Amino acid sequence: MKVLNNKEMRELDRIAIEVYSIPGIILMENAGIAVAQQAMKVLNNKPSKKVVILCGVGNNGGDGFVAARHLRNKGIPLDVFILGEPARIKGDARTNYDILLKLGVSITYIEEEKDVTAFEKALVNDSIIIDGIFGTGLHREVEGIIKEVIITTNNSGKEVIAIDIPSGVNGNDGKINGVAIQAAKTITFQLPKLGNILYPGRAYCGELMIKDIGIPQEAINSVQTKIQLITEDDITGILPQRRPDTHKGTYGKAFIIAGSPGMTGAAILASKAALRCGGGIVKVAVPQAQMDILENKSIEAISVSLEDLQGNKKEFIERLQTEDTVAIGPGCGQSDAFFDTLGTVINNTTVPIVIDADGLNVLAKNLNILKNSKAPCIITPHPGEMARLTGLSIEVINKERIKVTKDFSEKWGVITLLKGAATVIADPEGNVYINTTGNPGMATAGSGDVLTGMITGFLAQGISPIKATIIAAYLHGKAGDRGSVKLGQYSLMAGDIIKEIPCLIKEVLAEPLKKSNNT
Ligand SMILES: NC(=O)C1=CN([C@@H]2O[C@H](COP(=O)(O)OP(=O)(O)OC[C@H]3O[C@@H](n4cnc5c(N)ncnc54)[C@H](OP(=O)(O)O)[C@@H]3O)[C@@H](O)[C@H]2O)[C@@H](O)CC1
Ligand SMILES: Nc1ncnc2c1ncn2[C@@H]1O[C@H](COP(=O)(O)OP(=O)(O)O)[C@@H](O)[C@H]1O
Ligand SMILES: [K+]
Repeated sequence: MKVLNNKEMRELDRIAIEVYSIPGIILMENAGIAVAQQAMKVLNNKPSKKVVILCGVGNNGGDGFVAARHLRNKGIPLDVFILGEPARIKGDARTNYDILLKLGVSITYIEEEKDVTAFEKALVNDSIIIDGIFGTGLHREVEGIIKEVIITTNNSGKEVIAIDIPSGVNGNDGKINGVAIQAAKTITFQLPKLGNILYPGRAYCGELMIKDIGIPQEAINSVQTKIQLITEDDITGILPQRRPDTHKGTYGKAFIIAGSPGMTGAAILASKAALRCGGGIVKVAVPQAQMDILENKSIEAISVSLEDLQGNKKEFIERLQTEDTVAIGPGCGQSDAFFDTLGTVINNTTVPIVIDADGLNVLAKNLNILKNSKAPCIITPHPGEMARLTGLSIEVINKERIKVTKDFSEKWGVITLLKGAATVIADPEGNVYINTTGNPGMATAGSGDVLTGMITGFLAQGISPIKATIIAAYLHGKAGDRGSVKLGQYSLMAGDIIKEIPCLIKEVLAEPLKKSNNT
């Protein structure tokens, strides 16, 4: 699903209105109805009901006026507060404002301190607040009386439903323009905006709901953006059903170079995840001393001595050429010998390579070795590893996650998966995919090794590098979400993520069948 910035969203509205002749007031009506319906759902759980609606003077406020009218028609008591000069309310918002005036709806204009007090007084027991102050039109710092109203709202403890995006969150990047509404729910229209998806904005949205307001698919298709949100629909159909006349060779050979003394777990987790994702044969190169423990803990994987490979380069290269994918890095340490091993892999592989963890730490010593690669490369850094690769600070990386990921992929011709809340994936052509599954329970040692194994397992089966990365990121996060529901975010461990993979894959495979049975 496309994710838009403010300008692209305005362009989408324009195309719907000008090219497809859908009157803007219809879109506003649909938007306002969606908000009113959600408010009714929330109010159903409350014994006494009242809605307080904050409206700015732009179209976000216009959606608020429509919601007010529909809630009033349902007999819900409401107070509408307007922030900004009413003379500036124009167009469709003006039409809806005028209707409220004719209906005699109680409207208070917040201009000075005493009006903020009136707003506070309106917040009686069980009232909820609808936030229609600013949407995609926010374009500077929020100050003065509006800032005060936002702070008062956040301090009130009332449940807030934000229209389109919480006021104060910048739709372009999720940054906060001084202060922002903390919503419990946000109803965004037609497509998510970047500010709904990227942190910190995403945290201000609460539960995000994306509502169709009647913009035709043709209009959506014509908006040019290279940024997509990964949704369940994108995942469905990537994994083929297994045909009966197949064997383990059909599902590919994965070669994982992982582990070192004290870090055998990385190799175990990665190999198990690759097998759980359906890889046919998984071989793991670990130091000789780690082979026993690997075989004990991951009995289905085949172990190979890393020293043997390092000692016989010819055999190592021959082996690389028989594999369907190679992953390198988890728990490998950062020795010179290992840097050499990475070079051998990059120089002699034509099948997809996944480079993670220490693979990235040693790659940072000389990124130019990537230029020798004849294989598609996927790198999976967390922000610390990305800092080592780029020389940028972690702070800059986290502020500019999309730009940093996209720039790196374009410069080095690799697929980059930048880990963390809202994982960003970019390919060398400039396409960007954002994953929002996952939770802070996954910030636990080894969870990245599981992701590497998952990508590798899918690659072994011949799934394209970008699709394998996307589906692995989505399912890894979802497995972490399921695991966290069962065990809690505090207690989730990397191995628990692997336990959730089988059911998720079953569900993903069942989805296309369900769809075809319904048609
Ligand atoms: N177009 C459509 O068809 C549809 C659009 N829809 C809805 O419209 C929303 C976008 O509407 P919009 O473009 O009117 O902008 P909006 O967010 O209401 O704000 C603009 C106002 O805020 C003001 N302002 C901005 N920043 C400020 C600040 N920091 N501090 C103070 N003031 C500030 C700015 O004033 P200015 O800065 O220009 O003086 C202007 O008055 C979108 O999110 C969706 O909800 C839906 O109905 C579906 C159909
Ligand atoms: N707050 C979070 N929200 C979503 N996912 C997270 C969060 N914290 C961590 N993760 C995910 O957990 C994984 C952690 O990987 P990594 O830092 O490489 O761990 P390790 O090196 O210990 O294996 C990544 O896939 C990351 O996106
Ligand atoms: K809003």
